[in-house]
Amino acid sequence: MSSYVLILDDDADVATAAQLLLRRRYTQVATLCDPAGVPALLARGVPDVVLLDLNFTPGRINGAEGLALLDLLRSQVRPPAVIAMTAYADVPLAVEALKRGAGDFITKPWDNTRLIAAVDQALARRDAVRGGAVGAPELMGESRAMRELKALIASVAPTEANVMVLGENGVGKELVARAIHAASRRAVGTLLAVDMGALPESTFESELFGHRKGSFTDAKADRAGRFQAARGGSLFLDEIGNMPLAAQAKLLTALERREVTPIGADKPEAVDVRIISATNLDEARLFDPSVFRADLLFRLNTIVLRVPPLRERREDVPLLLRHYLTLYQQQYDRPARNISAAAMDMLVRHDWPGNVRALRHACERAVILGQHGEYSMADFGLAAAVPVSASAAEPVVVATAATAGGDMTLDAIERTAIAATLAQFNGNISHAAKTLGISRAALYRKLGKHGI
Ligand SMILES: Nc1ncnc2c1ncn2[C@@H]1O[C@H](COP(=O)(O)OP(=O)(O)OP(=O)(O)O)[C@@H](O)[C@H]1O
Repeated sequence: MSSYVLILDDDADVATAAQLLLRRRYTQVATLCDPAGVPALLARGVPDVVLLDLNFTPGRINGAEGLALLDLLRSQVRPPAVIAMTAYADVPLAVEALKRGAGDFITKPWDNTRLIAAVDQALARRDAVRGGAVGAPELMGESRAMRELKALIASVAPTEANVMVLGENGVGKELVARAIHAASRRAVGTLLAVDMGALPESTFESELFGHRKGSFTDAKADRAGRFQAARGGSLFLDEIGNMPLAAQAKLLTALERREVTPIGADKPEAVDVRIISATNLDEARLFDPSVFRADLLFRLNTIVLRVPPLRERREDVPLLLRHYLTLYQQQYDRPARNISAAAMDMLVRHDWPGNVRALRHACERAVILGQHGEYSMADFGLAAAVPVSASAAEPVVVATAATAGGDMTLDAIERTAIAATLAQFNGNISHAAKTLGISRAALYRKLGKHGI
């Protein structure tokens, strides 16, 4: 999947520094220093991620210019993910940006690892945020399981209870979290998502609780943590099952006391957030105290919502296929087509190891590659895929070594290695990413690219 990142900053040196850093990782990285050029740039194509300086005009720090640009970006038919940047560690301004639709914020001068992680996360979330229609993505499905899930969401959303969402990769856990927030009393506040699996242990505390200027070598300015930024709203702690035990202890203390102490601060700050967490760990692992602390679990799982895998609600497949085919037909300006009866039958019987995310990618592929009057099974690129549910998959090393000797392209070798690693871990993205030595976000991009 391509990744187009735009850096909007009036300081050309800052923009160039970010561009040099990011262009090694992303397909296209553009810079723009004059806000007047934004409409023309958007007319040529909307970026996937925009790094937006909030204090655009030199010497002006009220952020009004940056917020106006944010509104313009968010009003696009397929809006980009926006990461707000501020040089002033201005928490109210960052919070205002989050309320108006920015997905994240960073303070300047930034930490390179943190900047890359923020862009990676924005790209990984792009699908869920863009969803289908403009605005909030809809949790689709009319199967009994989905109707029950939606009824549960409607009844727990208005309460202040912490909710834990369980389910395999790609089932829609983040959409569930967004639906809970949207139907809660906190909907006017922000929903801030944090990928706990991707947070390096060394920066965990500063990311979540913030820090004071000078509290460690890289702390060049005060920084608000995620807890402070989500004040009055909800904090979505994704991939909670991948947190190291030491980090779990720190999170537990914050939740028990309902306050956090930024690194270097002498007193704690009260926090007012509702926690929605998610994990793809199966419940046996989650209840294993060597993996996850029981006391933290009990803080987080006041309410547990289970999102069933797609293979357990096959009746939703036609609806989801129609939805995503229509979406991509419009996006790529392709004619509307039906799915052949034979293909529909096979698609409904397919096990969808990557769940709705995989279905969505398969639809995008079919729209781009489909040549005939009707979509056929081949257009969805599933027949050739290595079934993730395959048991006793060969170790990755064998797969790559064996294929490297043949006449496969580098791309094909990469695809085989990824599919085999996923099979090895039963579709667990986090474990597969770790084994392959790439971030979860990078793995998602590669899954999209290879249509897995
Ligand atoms: N019920 C649904 N209706 C429409 N789209 C859906 C549904 N469930 C998931 N999707 C789409 O599938 C993709 C994956 O969804 P989401 O990110 O919410 O899954 P997840 O369970 O949080 O995944 P992961 O565990 O891998 O982070 C997104 O593009 C989302 O919009």
